[in-house]
Amino acid sequence: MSHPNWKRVVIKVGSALISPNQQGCSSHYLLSIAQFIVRCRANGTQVVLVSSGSVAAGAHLFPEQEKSDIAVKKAMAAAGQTEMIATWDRLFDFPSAQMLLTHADLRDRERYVSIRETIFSLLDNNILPIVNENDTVTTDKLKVGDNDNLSAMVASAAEADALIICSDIDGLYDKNPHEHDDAQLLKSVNTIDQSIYDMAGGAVKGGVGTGGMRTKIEAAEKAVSHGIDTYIINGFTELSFNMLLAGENPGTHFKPHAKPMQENVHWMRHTSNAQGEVIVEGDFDASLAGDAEQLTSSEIIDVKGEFSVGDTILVRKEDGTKLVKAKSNYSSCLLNFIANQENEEFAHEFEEKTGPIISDQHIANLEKE
Ligand SMILES: Nc1ncnc2c1ncn2[C@@H]1O[C@H](COP(=O)(O)OP(=O)(O)O)[C@@H](O)[C@H]1O
Ligand SMILES: N[C@@H](CCC(=O)OP(=O)(O)O)C(=O)O
Repeated sequence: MSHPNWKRVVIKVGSALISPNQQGCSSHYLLSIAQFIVRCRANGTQVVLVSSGSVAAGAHLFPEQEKSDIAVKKAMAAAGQTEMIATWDRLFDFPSAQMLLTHADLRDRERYVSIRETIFSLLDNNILPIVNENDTVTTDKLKVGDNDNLSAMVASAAEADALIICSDIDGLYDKNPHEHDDAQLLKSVNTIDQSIYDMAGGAVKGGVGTGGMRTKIEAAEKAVSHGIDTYIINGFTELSFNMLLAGENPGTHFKPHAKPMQENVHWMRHTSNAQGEVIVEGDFDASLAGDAEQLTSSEIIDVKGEFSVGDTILVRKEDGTKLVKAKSNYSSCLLNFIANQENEEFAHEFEEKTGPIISDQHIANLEKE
């Protein structure tokens, strides 16, 4: 797959490239990335930038002993974000726009659709969207937590052809090269399975990166299932970008699926997360789950968690096997009521009137997990 064929790319830039010394931002490594973005745009390829670095850039403004405090980290992100955006903006002679997102935004279908519209509108007007997680408002429950996964969610939302993850290393090695001298670089990965995850270690301890290789593989898995060519490349060297522009692979290439998931199924599977669980009997046939009407209250053994109409739920068996993720048309309260009805005829009539328990519009089959 050569670069000139890409209509739209998402490029993710890690903290080490933006704030190599944690003393504010440096344009040192950003110049060749900016040049790449300019050349993509000149070739007619739309670009979305996902940029880390706010925490690293803001770190020098706070006392050393307070930096591990969560509230201080959020303040570091708030202070570093303006400098990070200003640094990027100075490198371009076209306008850029800041988009700060959380997982709570992306997993809500209405907000997700709104985010997509904003990205497309910015791109249609030749404005470069610069995306980061909105670290100042997130909690564990609300955040994506790393910009690798965020970039894959953004690439899917933007319907990108390629996701380029710029790291501080040449790509994915068969083991962490910082710990093993004989580690070998993988040039291409056709299938992401457990053996690929087993190769990945975390980020360097005490470094500025967040997820290490594991989150990059998670991102690649999300992106390739949406048909997106994914690369992990070394963002420190200009050669990586020249190679990409020449249609060559400078790092590790993850091959996209030949039959990508539909947009709404992909969102349900990889972006939305379940607010509750419905435990069903062992003989419930998930392969028929596209026919949503076939899940009835008589199959339900238990309802876990609190969810509202429209929330995503996980349907699973008692032994833990995950069957489907779907939008619930019932609240947990109502589902509990109907599932615990002894009078089956009443339950049947109630469901006939109220409609199917799970939506056949928003459903992802997880049977292979
Ligand atoms: N199998 C592996 N191949 C390459 N890098 C690995 C591997 N396992 C762990 N790593 C670590 O992941 C780091 C890159 O991730 P991270 O520090 O989060 O960077 P970034 O800021 O680019 O997201 C590498 O520098 C390396 O220390
Ligand atoms: N949102 C955070 C970045 C988190 C993150 O994933 O960092 P990195 O591993 O360097 O891409 C920030 O701006 O500091």
